[in-house]
Amino acid sequence: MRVILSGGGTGGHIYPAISIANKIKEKHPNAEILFIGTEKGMESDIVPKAGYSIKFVTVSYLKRKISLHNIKSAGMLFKGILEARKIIKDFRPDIVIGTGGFVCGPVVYMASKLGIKTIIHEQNVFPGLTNRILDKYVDKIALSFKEAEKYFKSKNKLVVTGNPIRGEFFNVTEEEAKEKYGIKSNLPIVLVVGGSGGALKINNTVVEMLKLYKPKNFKIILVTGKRLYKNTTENINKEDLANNHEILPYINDMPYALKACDLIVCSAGAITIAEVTAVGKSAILIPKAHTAENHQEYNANAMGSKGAAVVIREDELNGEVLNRQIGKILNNKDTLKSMEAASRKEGITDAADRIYKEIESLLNKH
Ligand SMILES: CC(=O)N[C@H]1[C@@H](OP(=O)(O)OP(=O)(O)OC[C@H]2O[C@@H](n3ccc(=O)[nH]c3=O)[C@H](O)[C@@H]2O)O[C@H](CO)[C@@H](O)[C@@H]1O
Repeated sequence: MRVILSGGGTGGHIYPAISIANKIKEKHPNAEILFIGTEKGMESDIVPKAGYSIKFVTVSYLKRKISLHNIKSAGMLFKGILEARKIIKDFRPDIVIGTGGFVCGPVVYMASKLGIKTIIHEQNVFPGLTNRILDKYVDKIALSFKEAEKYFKSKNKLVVTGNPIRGEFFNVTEEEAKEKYGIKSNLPIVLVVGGSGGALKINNTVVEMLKLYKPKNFKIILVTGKRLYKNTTENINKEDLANNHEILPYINDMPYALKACDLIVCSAGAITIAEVTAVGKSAILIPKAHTAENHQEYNANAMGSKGAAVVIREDELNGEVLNRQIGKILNNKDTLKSMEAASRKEGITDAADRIYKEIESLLNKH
């Protein structure tokens, strides 16, 4: 079995591609797998570390308005298409899988033109531009949220598979998680995380809340993101962190941290939501403002409308609002339980298997 995977730019597009590659390797240890990305994207670092080969093509992002930049980009896109064509022809894949980001545009498009089977995977409720363009060229479209169906035209190609996440999320128990985090008291734990890079607005709001209220009924673990750690900790002193509140730059063992908490306050990235629902935790979702086409708000609202999360927009967020919302959820066991149940109901725990099944059925189709 020969497979090309392409997706890039941010971790949100790359990690699902790696999970799919791992699943293929588990089922077919002899499978030949090649990634195609860009040299500038995070994939050039992450993919080799995950043990896979990667080749690069030229792409440039398109601005959403007509501009000189876009004329240049169109030229680079043409170059990228020719480069992708050469790599695909040399590698001769049985299937090409795209997981979003501009780079998978030329790769998946060219594969479909060469008559090779193609699948794209969309992580968000509101699909990215590249996947919306690829809609008509591909054989299958794997969705993470049912709510994404309405944004694709080729209804017969759609299948809801969920977002593949790390296996550890299913193997850790709450007891093991609390032990690892050294949590001995019965105080509820509120984990606060603004996605892989952290979120400035969330960090500043938690600092404001700790200073104003010095909460004693719950313990905060704030994960700032590496880039924002110094700035966040500079704004806070020891008294504000009384009651064992903690501030960390990054968490490498997210499955443990998530299992250990009673409530998560987080931005509305698709992978975070997949992880939160997979373990059935209640959430306060704060969609990051200024993400591409405001896609985090669509993710958050999908959870909010099902009672799995409370949604607070960044422009409505402050220390008082956050403190009140946390209290409202934690002080009412019924609210907490019903949010957890709604969250668990949305969780898809076998996403990689579901995607693999689609790959297999496409390959067996003549
Ligand atoms: C700013 C932005 O545009 N972000 C997008 C990016 O996600 P981005 O990578 O920002 O965020 P996600 O929330 O989707 O995923 C974050 C991942 O990082 C992990 N993590 C995070 C913090 C930490 O300390 N340790 C840790 O391991 C989480 O467990 C999770 O696996 O791609 C996603 C999928 O296309 C989109 O839905 C997001 O909107």
